Amino acid sequence: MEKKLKGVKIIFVVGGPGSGKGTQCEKIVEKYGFTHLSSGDLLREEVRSGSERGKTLSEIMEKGELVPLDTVLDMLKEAILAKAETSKGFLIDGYPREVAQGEAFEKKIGSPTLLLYIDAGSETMVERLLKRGETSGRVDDNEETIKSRLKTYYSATEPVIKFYEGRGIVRRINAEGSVESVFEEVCTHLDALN
Ligand SMILES: Nc1nc2c(ncn2[C@@H]2O[C@H](COP(=O)(O)OP(=O)(O)OP(=O)(O)O)[C@@H](O)[C@H]2O)c(=O)[nH]1
Ligand SMILES: O=c1ccn([C@@H]2O[C@H](COP(=O)(O)OP(=O)(O)O)[C@@H](O)[C@H]2O)c(=O)[nH]1
Ligand SMILES: [Mg+2]
Repeated sequence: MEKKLKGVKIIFVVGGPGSGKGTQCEKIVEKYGFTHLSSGDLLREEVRSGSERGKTLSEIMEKGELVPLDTVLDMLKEAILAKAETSKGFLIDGYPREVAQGEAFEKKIGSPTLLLYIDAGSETMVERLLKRGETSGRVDDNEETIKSRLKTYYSATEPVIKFYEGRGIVRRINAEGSVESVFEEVCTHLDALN
């Protein structure tokens, strides 16, 4: 794996629920041509497939909790392998959700080049998610699950940022503004990569 991914950038995109990770990743793909892999989307695909595993995952996601670490890692690994030889870089959106996920990823796949920390306050995130919930059809875009997702985020995911700060790869983005202004900030960090 390490060999196949030589020179390929791995960018973790971390932030709370509704902070705008998916929105920014779409724009990054458009401008930089990276491959976007959203851990949440991969899980939702599995749920849609109607498999037994999907049913179990769906229950966990509706509670706003984290699914077992190996499940997401296996899905990511498969998706990365499929494109390792043709991709310029991978945007890993919504991952790692906990320090252990980051450690497992590095052991099995590789080390991140950069971590984009999409930082919005909890009030902003709740507001955006409730708005998105009006049309998204996502089972977890409701008040109760949002509360639980935030709790999971602050307890399990925030430590991930601390963990990588020590390596000097964390770039904090103020995600309170408009999509365009947030993207400008994102670009300054991506442009500095080469
Ligand atoms: N004002 C404003 N709204 C935004 C911004 N980014 C995203 N939104 C809105 O906020 C909502 C959530 O954005 P997503 O990109 O889906 O957020 P996410 O971080 O991927 O959320 P999860 O999929 O729940 O992890 C969407 O309805 C967006 O339209 C932003 O920079 N500014
Ligand atoms: O590595 C992951 C990614 C996602 N999830 C689950 O998938 C849900 C939706 O994830 P997504 O990234 O789409 O949304 P977010 O929680 O950031 O709003 C989460 O609440 C978790 O239950 C998980 O358990 N592990
Ligand atoms: Mg998303």
